[in-house]
Amino acid sequence: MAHIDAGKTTTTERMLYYSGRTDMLGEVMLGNTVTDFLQQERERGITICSAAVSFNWKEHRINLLDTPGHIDFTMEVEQSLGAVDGTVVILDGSAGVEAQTITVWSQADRHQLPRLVFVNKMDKETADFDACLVDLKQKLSTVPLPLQMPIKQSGKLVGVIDLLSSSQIIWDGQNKGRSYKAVPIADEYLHDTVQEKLYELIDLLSGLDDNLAQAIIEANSFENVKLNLVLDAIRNSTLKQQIVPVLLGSSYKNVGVQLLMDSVLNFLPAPSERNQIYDCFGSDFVGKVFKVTHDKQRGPISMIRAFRGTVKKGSKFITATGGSETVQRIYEPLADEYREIDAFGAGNIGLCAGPKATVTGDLVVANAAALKKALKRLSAASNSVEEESIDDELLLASKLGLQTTIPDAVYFCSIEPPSSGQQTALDNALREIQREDPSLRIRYDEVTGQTVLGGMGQLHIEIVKSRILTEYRIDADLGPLQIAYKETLEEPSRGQWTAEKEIAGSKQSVYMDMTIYPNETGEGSAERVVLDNSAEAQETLKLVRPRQMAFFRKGALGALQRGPKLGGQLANCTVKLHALTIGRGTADPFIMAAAAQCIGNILTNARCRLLEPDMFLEIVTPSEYLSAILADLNRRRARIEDVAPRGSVNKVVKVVAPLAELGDYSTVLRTISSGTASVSMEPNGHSPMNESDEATAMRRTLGLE
Ligand SMILES: Nc1nc2c(ncn2[C@@H]2O[C@H](COP(=O)(O)OP(=O)(O)OP(=O)(O)O)[C@@H](O)[C@H]2O)c(=O)[nH]1
Repeated sequence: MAHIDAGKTTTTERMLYYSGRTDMLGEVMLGNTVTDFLQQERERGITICSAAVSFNWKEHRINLLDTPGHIDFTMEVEQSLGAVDGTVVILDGSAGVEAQTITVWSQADRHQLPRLVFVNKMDKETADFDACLVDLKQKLSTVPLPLQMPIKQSGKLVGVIDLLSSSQIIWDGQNKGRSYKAVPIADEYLHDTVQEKLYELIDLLSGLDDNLAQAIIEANSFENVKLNLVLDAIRNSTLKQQIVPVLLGSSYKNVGVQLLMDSVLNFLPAPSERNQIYDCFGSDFVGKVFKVTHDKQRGPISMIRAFRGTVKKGSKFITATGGSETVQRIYEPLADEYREIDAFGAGNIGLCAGPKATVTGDLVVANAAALKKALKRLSAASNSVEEESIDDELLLASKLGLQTTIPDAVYFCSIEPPSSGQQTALDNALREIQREDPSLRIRYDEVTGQTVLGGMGQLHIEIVKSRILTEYRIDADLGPLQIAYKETLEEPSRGQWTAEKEIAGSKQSVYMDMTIYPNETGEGSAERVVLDNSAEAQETLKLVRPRQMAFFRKGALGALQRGPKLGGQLANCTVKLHALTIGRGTADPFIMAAAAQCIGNILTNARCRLLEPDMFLEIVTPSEYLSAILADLNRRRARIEDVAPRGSVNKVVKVVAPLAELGDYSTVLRTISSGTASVSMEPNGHSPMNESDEATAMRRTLGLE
């Protein structure tokens, strides 16, 4: 993982090539890499979807997920992190720790993932390894453990000095970096410098690892400490996330990648060293769907990381959403190439064709009995009694802390097919893309009659449009991109509605009475309809058939998708139904329409308020720019949460600011801080607006400003 363009795809491509998995070296610039296989990725030179590849290296199997760097695709990164055991964070050696590096770093923190850092692009003239180490310390509060130093000849990177073996590793420029050799360090001054750095490294490790400390005491010097003790200390401290080993190179110039692969084996955990939370499954299969893709020939493909047990071709498993699923075929991961295998097991990744209803984020388990057994073991471990009624799978996911939160959309726009005849095809395409990417929201707006897409940013929505064009051959039209405001009520509002009509000679009539309440707690979702349980209300409500009530709910929930101010989703409120009388022979859709009209009518007369999407920002800046940055943030209606020192020269500002005010923020921050500050952003829910901000937002959205 990394900031955009740091070199993840280029590095992955080298790993595949050096491991012998591919016999051609692809380049991002030529649009022929293995992992950027979507047409949009190849055209734009960016990664949009995580891609899975696996290859063998020195008698080990490495499963690698190449993740996107752009903030609009954070959800992809999040899903991948739930499926891996360790991560390699790639830095651009000339840029150091950048905005999105900070975001992915905190995502990896949340998943408690051990990590390595690879400082890439060290061939660039402006690359500075030491400055990157300082950045890692100061911007990420981490303990970097440099294992290498760059070797440059006439300004060109030719190799690295490996501190642990105190040797120079030089790459042969001839065969795309396939061969390299270790050469002793002849220069005495350089030799001394390397020794000094090695002792610093051992000293740092000895403070973290008792075995190493003991060996140093016994040897009474750093000099005679055995290399395997140092390697063990690095591994143990990395697994405990006390340190981060740092390597360097230039993937593009084919320097350093093999040593990075060695370090993955040496220092990142094996599957058996993590995922103990799945022990409750014993040897039964449990895995996680970290991605769903649609292949034209093979249909939906679920990419699954197995944590325990094995899945065989032709076997079944169960999921949270789809009940039992059959695995018809299994493929090995190599991006969009499919190689069939018979089974895959714990630690590995398999691409399964057959499952129809799995969605990204699903936990999949061998069968219901295995799930029950696991729950029992978990309950026994925590001495708790579980409620029978709760969905087993959800309960398990919550116990294992595995629920995925799908971020709220922050932007939306309408999408229309070029002709009404293509509406169904467009709906199908959107449904398929949404299964792959749960952060894409799709809804139908009853009032405008349009399909509305919600997403994480402009790029996100543009990519969806171009995928619909290239993969489904539909040239859809997008409306203007707008901020996804939500709406809420300021006080309860009650209303009654009578609808009567004669349709095809049959009289339809409905009467209803309801109140919409704001949720005082600020929690709960808009999708809530409750029945008044007073005796008086129950008089009429008990006569309503469940099917009719279902149609009523559907109408009510649909109407709550569209607030009266800007058509934003109604949030934090509950509908309470006091009375519902339905005339004999009234059709169900008539009840649904009446419910929507009643809610629409109540909302038009209610006091509503806009809620705007906020972003959480973490800004790391040298102290001298702090006051200018704070002044600028104030102009953006930002709420400063914390300002704290990081290292001796930097400050970290944590702040929540409205998305509407952040359009140009990264550029302005660069200008204010002469390019030295960095910012990471992530969505941070919605918050109420005051009257004047709301009026401005409405004028802007309605195009009056
Ligand atoms: N000079 C130099 N350029 C590099 C190096 N590695 C990658 N690049 C170039 O940097 C650009 C981005 O590389 P990618 O591999 O696509 O980076 P990425 O991190 O996968 O990008 P996203 O997935 O889109 O975030 C491409 O033009 C690469 O050719 C390197 O070591 N040195």
